[in-house]
Amino acid sequence: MSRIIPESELILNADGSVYHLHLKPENLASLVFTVGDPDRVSLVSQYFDSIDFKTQKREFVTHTGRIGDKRITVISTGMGTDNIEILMTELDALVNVDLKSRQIKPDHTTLQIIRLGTSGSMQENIPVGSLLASAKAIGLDTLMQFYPELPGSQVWGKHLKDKLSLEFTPYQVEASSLLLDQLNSDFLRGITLTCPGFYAPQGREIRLRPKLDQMIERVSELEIDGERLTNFEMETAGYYAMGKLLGHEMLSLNAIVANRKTGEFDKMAEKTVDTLIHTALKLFMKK
Ligand SMILES: O=P(O)(O)O[C@H]1O[C@H](CO)[C@@H](O)[C@H]1O
Ligand SMILES: O=c1cc[nH]c(=O)[nH]1
Repeated sequence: MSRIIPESELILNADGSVYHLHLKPENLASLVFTVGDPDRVSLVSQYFDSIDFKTQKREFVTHTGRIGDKRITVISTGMGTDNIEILMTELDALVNVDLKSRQIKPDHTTLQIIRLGTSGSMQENIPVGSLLASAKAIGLDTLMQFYPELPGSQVWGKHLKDKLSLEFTPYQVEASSLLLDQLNSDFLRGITLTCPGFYAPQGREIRLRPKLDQMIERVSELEIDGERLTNFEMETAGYYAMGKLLGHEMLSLNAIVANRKTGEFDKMAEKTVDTLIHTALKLFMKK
């Protein structure tokens, strides 16, 4: 018999829903699109043929519905990998834990989870308005210091540790090849640097001077096996790592709204995000 998970570890609300997401198993589809901004949820679900469930708790807004005969869920996550840890753990519990007996189910269910997010390019030849799929992600946050070791190459993490003189080793994870292979040439492929913040952790200076001098130059020029890092954002490595450990198929798709080399911000950012949304829905709704 598997362990009974205590009430203080897997917390359920009075209606039986999971603590932060406020979802019950029947509210979730096995294909999930995620967005950072709660207001972006309806920008995705406007393309659904029907919506049969809506809820909100904190920054987690959920709509579940159908396009044709495919059931899909869209959820907002807020910003940062700490939110992604909560999201992934609770989504996984909805399908892989029997919430009544509080035991892990004997048969594993795999979710497909696709992030539709914004991002800043660190290469001049990836302009604002581009769509980019994160083939790999490197996490500069410390979330993975608290989970089992990730399988696979960690070469980027080791090089970044040296390059930036960090006191910890960033973690490295790949996207789901199953999902990546479904993309067409609308998407560039890249290696995403997931940062624990928007300003100094991405080399931005407003009033406080970042501790790491010339961060953008240092990370954008690093080259391993002919590949360079392509873009900054704040969640992808957390998604890929939690997905790898929990057994879900993960893909992060980015609308490039800033170019950190040229100093440009996309004047049409809302349109670029809408292009990302309908391009991704069209691809993943194909039979
Ligand atoms: O547009 P979203 O999905 O929120 O993604 C990006 O935008 C936010 C910062 O502005 C961070 O969450 C970053 O990852
Ligand atoms: O530069 C950017 C743009 C969007 N999101 C980020 O995290 N960074």
